[in-house]
Amino acid sequence: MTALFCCVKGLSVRYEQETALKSIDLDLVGGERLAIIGESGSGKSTLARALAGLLPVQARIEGNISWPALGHAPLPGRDFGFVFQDPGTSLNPMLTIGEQVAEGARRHLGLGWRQAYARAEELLERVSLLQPTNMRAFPHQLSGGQRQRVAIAAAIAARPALLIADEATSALDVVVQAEIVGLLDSLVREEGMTLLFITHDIALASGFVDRVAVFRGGALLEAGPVRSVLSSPANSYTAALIANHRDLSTPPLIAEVMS
Ligand SMILES: Nc1ncnc2c1ncn2[C@@H]1O[C@H](COP(=O)(O)OP(=O)(O)OP(=O)(O)O)[C@@H](O)[C@H]1O
Repeated sequence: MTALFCCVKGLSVRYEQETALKSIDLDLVGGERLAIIGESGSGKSTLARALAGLLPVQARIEGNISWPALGHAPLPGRDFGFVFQDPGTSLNPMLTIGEQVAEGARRHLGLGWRQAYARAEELLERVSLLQPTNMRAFPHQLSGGQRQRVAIAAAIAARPALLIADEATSALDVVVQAEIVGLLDSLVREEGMTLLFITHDIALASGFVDRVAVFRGGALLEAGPVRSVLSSPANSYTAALIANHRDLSTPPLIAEVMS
């Protein structure tokens, strides 16, 4: 887990009057799980979109993002998968869940429909969502947590090296949140993926990631291993964030990671 996967240098992003990111320097190491923590408007999604090459055309970008491990800018769906907050909008309501997951495998792995469908079946089983009939279910027939499982299966269908989860659990209740975090954790470990976990919830993230990076007002305040940031935060805002989070004193969601 030491190869440099992505290197962000002096990245600034501006939308008209708004400076969403201010000269960010941040590295991502291959196979690590990095949480981007910050309150609403701190620039988390802008960073994710910048990495994914998905910023709107009006965004003004300075600085550099390089991908030493890939050797090229990542291709959406192929080199990285994206899981958004609301699977209700990221899933196509007209396609069955089998078709949504198969589509990524077909398009990016060059599989025929039969093979892609078999891969979808395997992935939906992997995210614990399969009775055979479920392949033909439509998104509206599933719960929010089940839809997020489909979105995760679709995001990893092409075996991407990087998975970006942008507030992927924020719309879910606490129990389902814990299940989805557990699922993401086991998938990235088993597949050797790098995970960028974007959240406003430091307690949720610190239960399973390797490192955290704390953002505020478009600036990166600090980044470091989760244990050292939690035990001795370098920035007073991070300290306040930790102090204000009662959940941090409760057992972590994934106990063995913290033991
Ligand atoms: N397309 C856009 N056009 C104009 N301003 C934008 C756009 N996208 C984001 N912004 C602004 O950039 C700043 C950072 O937004 P961003 O969505 O990156 O923050 P965030 O930390 O992800 O917030 P949230 O958790 O609420 O999604 C905010 O002030 C936001 O209003």
